[in-house]
Amino acid sequence: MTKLSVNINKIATLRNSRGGNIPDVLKAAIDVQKFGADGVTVHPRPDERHIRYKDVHEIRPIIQTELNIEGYPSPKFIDLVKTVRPHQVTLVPDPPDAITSNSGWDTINNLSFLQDIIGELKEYGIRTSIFVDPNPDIIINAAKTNTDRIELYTEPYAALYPKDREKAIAPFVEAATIARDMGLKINAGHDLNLQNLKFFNERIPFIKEVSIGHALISDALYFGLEVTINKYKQLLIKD
Ligand SMILES: CC(=O)[C@@H](O)[C@H](O)COP(=O)(O)O
Ligand SMILES: NCC(=O)COP(=O)(O)O
Repeated sequence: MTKLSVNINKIATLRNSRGGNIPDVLKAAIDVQKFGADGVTVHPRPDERHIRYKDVHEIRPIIQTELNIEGYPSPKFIDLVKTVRPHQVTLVPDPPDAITSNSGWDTINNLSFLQDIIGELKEYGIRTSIFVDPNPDIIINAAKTNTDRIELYTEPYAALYPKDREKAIAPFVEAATIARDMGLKINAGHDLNLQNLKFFNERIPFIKEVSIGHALISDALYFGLEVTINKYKQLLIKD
């Protein structure tokens, strides 16, 4: 089964909108695991408008599955992950003011930067993943960074899926196949949801993990967190 890592940023966003501690992010991290998630994803940003650095420290000890920390590798972020020691770090090239992640790394122009950061994280025994667009040249260069995994940025897939799912998936199958042949493991995420997830997982059956937040937390408003996680997990079963 492809692993489901639940991104709890949106729970922190809701909490931050009022101050106080409702909803409780720590409890959510405990509960998503209890309800069947295979991991917890957090993406701290410099202004801490979503998950806060303090949350990440508090979440670490209650992780019984896997913790994936996503983010731009600023010195502050690198200090955080070296202290917290998650199972996986996903490097994302977001500018500080981006509303959400909106593209993958240019692995050609950032090759030596990524090699250095990835080398540093590996010294700490942290598995690495880099967020990338499904572009063959980008994937070929991703392999040169020595990263363990790539995370395919699936927003373009999600956007096109309702109109033409074959056209939407084609570049992702090609990119994933190149990555696999180069020895990389593959994660995916961004805008995956109950409608588009099953097809993605069927067409790229060797995918290791998806991280899902925005749609999953929104679905939980209607179905509740436990039922929602179960619905997503059902879509990730491999034949
Ligand atoms: C790296 C990535 O794909 C993003 O989807 C991100 O982690 C989502 O987090 P936000 O919901 O806080 O934008
Ligand atoms: N890495 C993707 C992620 O964590 C969640 O993205 P989204 O489901 O909130 O779009």
